[in-house]
Amino acid sequence: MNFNHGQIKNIVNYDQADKIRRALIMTAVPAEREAVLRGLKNDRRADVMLAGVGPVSAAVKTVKILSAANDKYDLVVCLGIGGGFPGKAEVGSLVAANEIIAADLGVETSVGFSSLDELGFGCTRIRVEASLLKDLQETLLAANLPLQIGPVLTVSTVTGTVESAAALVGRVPEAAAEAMEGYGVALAARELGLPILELRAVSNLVGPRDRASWRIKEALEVLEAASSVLLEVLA
Ligand SMILES: O=C(O)c1cccc(C(=O)CC[C@H]2O[C@@H](n3cnc4c(=O)[nH]cnc43)[C@H](O)[C@@H]2O)c1
Repeated sequence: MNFNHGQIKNIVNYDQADKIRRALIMTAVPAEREAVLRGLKNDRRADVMLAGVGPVSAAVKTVKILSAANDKYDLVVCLGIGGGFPGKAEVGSLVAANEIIAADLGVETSVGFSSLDELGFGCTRIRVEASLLKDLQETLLAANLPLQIGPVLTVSTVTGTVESAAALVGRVPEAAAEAMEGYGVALAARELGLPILELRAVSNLVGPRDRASWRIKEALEVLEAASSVLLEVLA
């Protein structure tokens, strides 16, 4: 048979250029998922799935979904509420990670904390593509939603004392926010070769536990607003 390889190549390129790009959005809890779905309206370029709370559940759920998705997704987004570090991200603001850091993955010694990286057992930091982050910032700003950019820490225990908050800042002085799923979702995305974003609407400040002061409703409204424009980064 006389195949024209040039033609076949062109058809493949055309298909790829024309392909609708899709995102997998992972949220920890149903209230976050519902806020994101309200923002997305019926945009079919994203699926919004539950990661569960914490990095282990998030990694397992995300890798399971991505493995079964047969290359359906072009981007993975970890979306939810989070704690803002005082002076870095105030309640009601939006934070996107430029680095997603497993901040409590390591060992405690008599002279302090050593991360897995320092021990030579792995990498606790996953960087976010700068161009993707820039697109996200421009998209949100155009919708009147200013964005703070900085490291977002993934912790297995919500910080609840001044001392624990100070210890985290000691490890990552530029830390902007903390939450509990980012590193798990990011690790899964990296395993499948997909870019990652983590975006947090700040519901509370990182520090002494005062659950009554959490502004969850307001943070979910910010999350909804951000979700209504988020998929423009797919373009
Ligand atoms: O009680 C509710 O109505 C409610 C509605 C939506 C979400 C929640 C959560 O508790 C979500 C837990 C989720 O939030 C992240 N998060 C928020 N603040 C912090 C923090 O200061 N430190 C760490 N994580 C935080 C976290 O990712 C949790 O999975 C409740």
